[in-house]
Amino acid sequence: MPRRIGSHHVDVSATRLVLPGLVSESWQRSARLGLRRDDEAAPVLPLADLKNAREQNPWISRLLQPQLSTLLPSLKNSPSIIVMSDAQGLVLDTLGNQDFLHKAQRFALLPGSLWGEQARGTNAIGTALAIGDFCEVAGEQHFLNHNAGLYCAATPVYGPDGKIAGVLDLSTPATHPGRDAVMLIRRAVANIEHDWACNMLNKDRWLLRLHTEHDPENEMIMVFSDEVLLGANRRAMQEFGLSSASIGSVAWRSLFTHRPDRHPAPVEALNQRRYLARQQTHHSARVTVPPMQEPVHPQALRLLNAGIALCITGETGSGKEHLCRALHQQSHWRSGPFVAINCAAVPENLIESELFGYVPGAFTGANPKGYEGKLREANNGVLFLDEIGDMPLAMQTRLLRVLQEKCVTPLGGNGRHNVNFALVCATHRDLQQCVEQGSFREDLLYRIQEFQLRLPPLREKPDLAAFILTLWEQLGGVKRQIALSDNLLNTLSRLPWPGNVRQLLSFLKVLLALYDNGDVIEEETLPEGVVCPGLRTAPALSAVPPPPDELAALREANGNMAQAARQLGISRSTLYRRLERRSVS
Ligand SMILES: Nc1ncnc2c1ncn2[C@@H]1O[C@H](COP(=O)(O)OP(=O)(O)OP(=O)(O)O)[C@@H](O)[C@H]1O
Repeated sequence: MPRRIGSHHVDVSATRLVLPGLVSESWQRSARLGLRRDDEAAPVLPLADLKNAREQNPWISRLLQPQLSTLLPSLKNSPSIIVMSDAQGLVLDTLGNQDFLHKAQRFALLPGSLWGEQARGTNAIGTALAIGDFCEVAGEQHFLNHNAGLYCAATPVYGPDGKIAGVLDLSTPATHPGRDAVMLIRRAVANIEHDWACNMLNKDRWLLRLHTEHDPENEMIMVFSDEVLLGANRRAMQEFGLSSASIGSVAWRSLFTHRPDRHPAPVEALNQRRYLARQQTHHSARVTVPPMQEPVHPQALRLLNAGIALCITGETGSGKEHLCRALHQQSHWRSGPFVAINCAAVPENLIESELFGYVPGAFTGANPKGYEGKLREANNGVLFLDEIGDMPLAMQTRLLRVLQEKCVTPLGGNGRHNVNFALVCATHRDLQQCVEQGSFREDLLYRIQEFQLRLPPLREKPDLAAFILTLWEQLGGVKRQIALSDNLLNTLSRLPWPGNVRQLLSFLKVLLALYDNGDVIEEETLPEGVVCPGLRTAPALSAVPPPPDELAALREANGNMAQAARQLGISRSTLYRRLERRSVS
């Protein structure tokens, strides 16, 4: 018997389900599409079509990438994966560990599978696409019985043209619905839409950035070419009742009483609401909007996917480990662990047990339960051996054997454990030179350096200014509307940065802590104590006098402490303390 839910007719006689309105409407559509609940359909596209679809959707890698640092930790400890699809519901990529999913579901959620409503009836991806909004489908609410083991929550991603570009979905087993992570997905989508609109800026366009007084977190972005609206994020479209039809036809004069200027100020909009708004041009954008984030080194990614050993060289702080972690996250190995060990940091007598593990009772002081070791821990994932050039020769021999035989024998044991991992090594040394000096095995060098990748130091980076802006954005500077002036940016991109990204990051973090939201940071007004070689700071510019010389003052006062202290403008006890410190140093 058909049963009325809300205003919709749904045949639930077979399931006795009470379906929310949106889901029940989707069931009606699924039935009209000719699907049956016991259909086993699981359409998958050929690899070539998947490759094409990925190329047509570059936003996935460019705009999702900056969100991963927030999304991935939430997946780590829960049985969940993130699924990215295009606007037709074709799964382009997944993130997270699929192992928790039932085998059939694991297969069904793989890249290349189709999840539009036409293909699978009611499901979060397909239904979010059909209704153009967030959608959650749990267990038996799925139209096809064979998807009933899943809980899925999906949000469509809108491009700045007001059209749906794809979907971000969170899937978990129906028994562990991932409701806690849903907010993260929605926030990631809002960030993607925000960044996408910002990235439309060029020298012929200007941006309007605005937010309500009470909600600075949810910035609205509109992009104009002279008078006409060229794009907006969804938040702005919703607030001003715009749609894809408004793009190219609406003028800013039909939305606001006047064009805001560069500094944030209240504006009256024609929708009778007030906002804090500012305009941003291509010129001022240099100080606030970072360029799109480049996808991680595509060549290295292909090699890692193919199981080829990479060796990353570069000065300290140049980002060798950072790159390796990013490669792991994007590679086929991402469902496995990322295990890092710094060969220079582990004492020589411990490195063997640390890498190869040991059986219970292998040596005095060992953990009575034994230890698996880093090589086995990295099974099915990526092993990152940092400072490989510092590995003792005896360990090099053992490591070479493991790499050749793909099995590990723990200390004190006879058992052999098969291992399969992708190997990435890093070093700041010239390994060829180490071979010539006899401190590194030549045969190991060939094995670990099937492909060599050199990370340039910051001073050699041709686009350092753009990189600084990217970091600034990642650190939250753009969100807080703190701008680096053109002058400062130019100076920073010419400094030598001997500590590379590590040093640059610390420097930017100091600025972020010292400045208020909305500030423009000028080189000339950098506070005293902001230390960076080659950078002038306020005291240097204003010729602050050198620190007082207590000894000279004492000499001048013929050893009279009170007189010397008076001359220096300090108390006698301070003078005693300073003299004491000088004698110590
Ligand atoms: N491209 C990048 N984007 C953002 N942060 C980065 C980037 N590259 C490096 N970092 C950050 O800079 C710091 C130093 O990077 P990392 O530890 O990877 O350098 P390294 O070359 O491995 O250094 P070392 O040789 O001293 O071990 C880390 O905090 C890292 O997160």
